Amino acid sequence: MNDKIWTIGRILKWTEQYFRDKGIESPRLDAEVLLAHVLEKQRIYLYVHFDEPLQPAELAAYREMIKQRVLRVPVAQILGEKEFMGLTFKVTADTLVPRPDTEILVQAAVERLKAMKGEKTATGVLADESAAEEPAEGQPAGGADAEQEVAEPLHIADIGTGSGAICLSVLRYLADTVADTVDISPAARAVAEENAASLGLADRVTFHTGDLLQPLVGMTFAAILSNPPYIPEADIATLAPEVRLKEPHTALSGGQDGLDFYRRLAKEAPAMLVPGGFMAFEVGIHQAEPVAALAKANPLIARTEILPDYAGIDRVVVAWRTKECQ
Ligand SMILES: C[S@@+](CC[C@H](N)C(=O)[O-])C[C@H]1O[C@@H](n2cnc3c(N)ncnc32)[C@H](O)[C@@H]1O
Repeated sequence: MNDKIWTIGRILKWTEQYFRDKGIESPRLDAEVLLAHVLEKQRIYLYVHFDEPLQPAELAAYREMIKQRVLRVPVAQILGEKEFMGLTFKVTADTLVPRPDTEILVQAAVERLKAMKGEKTATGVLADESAAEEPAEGQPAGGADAEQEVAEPLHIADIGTGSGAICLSVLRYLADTVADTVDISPAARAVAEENAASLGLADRVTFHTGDLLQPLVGMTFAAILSNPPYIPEADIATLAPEVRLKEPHTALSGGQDGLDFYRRLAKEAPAMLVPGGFMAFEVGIHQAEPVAALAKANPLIARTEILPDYAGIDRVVVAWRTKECQ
């Protein structure tokens, strides 16, 4: 960058080309997102202020971000946050950046949990129940279904919680639900705890550090949710540098065939579901059928569902526990 005046339009053009030369996959978008963040504006602001010069402090901050981006630090890690399910989650190098595909798992879980409560789900559109009016003192919340809700909060678990994106979104969109989460990484747990606090959900979730279901032994849940590491070990070398080099390896590797965590969850989780409860897992490409088969191999599982993502790829496996106590 030379010392000519750097306007928004000029620096965006320069950065786009620089990122392209460095092999960044979405050069223009990344340039805009980072600059909008520095300026504390929406991206649309940039388009109607191309001639506005940047202040020296803004330019310095943007330069630092450009340097990080060409080192392949993901945009979300540079910004320190990622939007997921309409909520803002803190992310760091210790947490997987929540992906849009994972919203399928959250939506599936919320719809099924609502149905378990006997509530009607809207047409796929989730309402932010945390915004619901507080009930008057001594009155149940939410009308006819409320007494049941107040009496019996649904208890869910999120295994491999990372930033907490799955569990905290479910809690946010489903009132009167409580959760326990587990992650092997204490650093990820700390981030998830911060997110719970910033989303006003800290009193509804208990965080554990440990190995899969081990910290939860003795508890039962209406639903056990997980987006476990599922990349086959050999495929990790083929991932984009942003993922391969900058996201935690413990969040990625699912062992030789990618199915290690599903094997353990399919064996251990059903016994920790209430009768009629379900487990729901995000899966990688071509993993849905094998994961459903692993679930069905457990005699406590009555039936499974496979749900596609927006691209038509099978992305979520839901497995229902029998309704009878066994
Ligand atoms: C694919 S990431 C998912 C993170 C988050 N749930 C999401 O969807 O964005 C998998 C997470 O599982 C955690 N993990 C890996 N091995 C684990 C284990 N044995 N027990 C518990 N958590 C584990 C990782 O630290 C990571 O946070």
